[in-house]
Amino acid sequence: MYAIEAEGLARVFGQVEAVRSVDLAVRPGEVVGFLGPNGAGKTTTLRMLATVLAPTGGRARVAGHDLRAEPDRVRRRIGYVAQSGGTRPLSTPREELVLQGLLHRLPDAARRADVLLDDFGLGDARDRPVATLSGGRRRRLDVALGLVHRPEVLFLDEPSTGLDPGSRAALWDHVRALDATVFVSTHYLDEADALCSRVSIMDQGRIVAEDSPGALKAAVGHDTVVIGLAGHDVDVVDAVTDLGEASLDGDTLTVTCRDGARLLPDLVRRLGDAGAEIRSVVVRGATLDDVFEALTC
Ligand SMILES: Nc1ncnc2c1ncn2[C@@H]1O[C@H](COP(=O)(O)OP(=O)(O)OP(=O)(O)O)[C@@H](O)[C@H]1O
Repeated sequence: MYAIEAEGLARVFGQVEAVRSVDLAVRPGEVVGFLGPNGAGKTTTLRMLATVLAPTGGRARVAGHDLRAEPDRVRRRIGYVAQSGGTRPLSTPREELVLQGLLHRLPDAARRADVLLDDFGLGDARDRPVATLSGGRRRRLDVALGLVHRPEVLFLDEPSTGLDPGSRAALWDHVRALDATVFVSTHYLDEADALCSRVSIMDQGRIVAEDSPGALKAAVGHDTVVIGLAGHDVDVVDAVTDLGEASLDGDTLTVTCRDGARLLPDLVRRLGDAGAEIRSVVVRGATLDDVFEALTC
């Protein structure tokens, strides 16, 4: 059984087809990254899966229940952390967590709040107004709030946007340690690469690719060789042009080719024969940025 299963999920706003047709199959315990350019339809999809917004087409099951027929049952089993968070600036983290627990009718709301404050490194800020917390801590509180009722499936909408690298890493440590299925949208592709077992890429209301980061990068099928030159009074692009797609930017020659490591000796020899002096060479495989660029408009 899948934790999240969608077929042809769609949402229209007047004339705008925000989500045209989304198919998903996420297994329990997976951490799936949801990527796509601005306006691709990610937030709209997350809001539908989290029962915040009704679909106008298609079907989905989340945590074993049908989205349309049993939204209350879905709601009890999921957590949803929206882009903007949902805390009140003058209340304290502990008050927010206890209130959330009471809304979910937890018999141990106060105890649960204290456990989450400790788990998310918020113990020392438990009684301070939320408005005085750093952005990183506020976001960790948002995620903790989504977890109060121990959901099986957690939807996170851009949890790390705007955070500094240290705060992002701390937040992700918490996400990684969760015992839940996590479906998370992000614009940080390096983050998705490092942390997600699979990623779904959305563009113009549809999923355009879905696989492990490794498989998606392999499918792009090219490496990039970046060569630093010390001056270039010869036409270095011409010298290597049949080995790959070459471009020169200042003293940096970039060659996109199928197998950079294998091609390297040939590239170096050609450039030497053409009288160019090489200062540095870096060969890098495809990144998720390359995948993203290749697949989205
Ligand atoms: N309530 C609404 N009314 C009308 N159009 C909407 C509404 N919500 C979203 N849209 C439109 O639907 C499309 C998809 O928006 P959505 O917010 O889902 O994209 P996104 O992938 O989450 O973008 P971002 O990465 O910028 O958050 C956009 O064209 C947006 O303007």
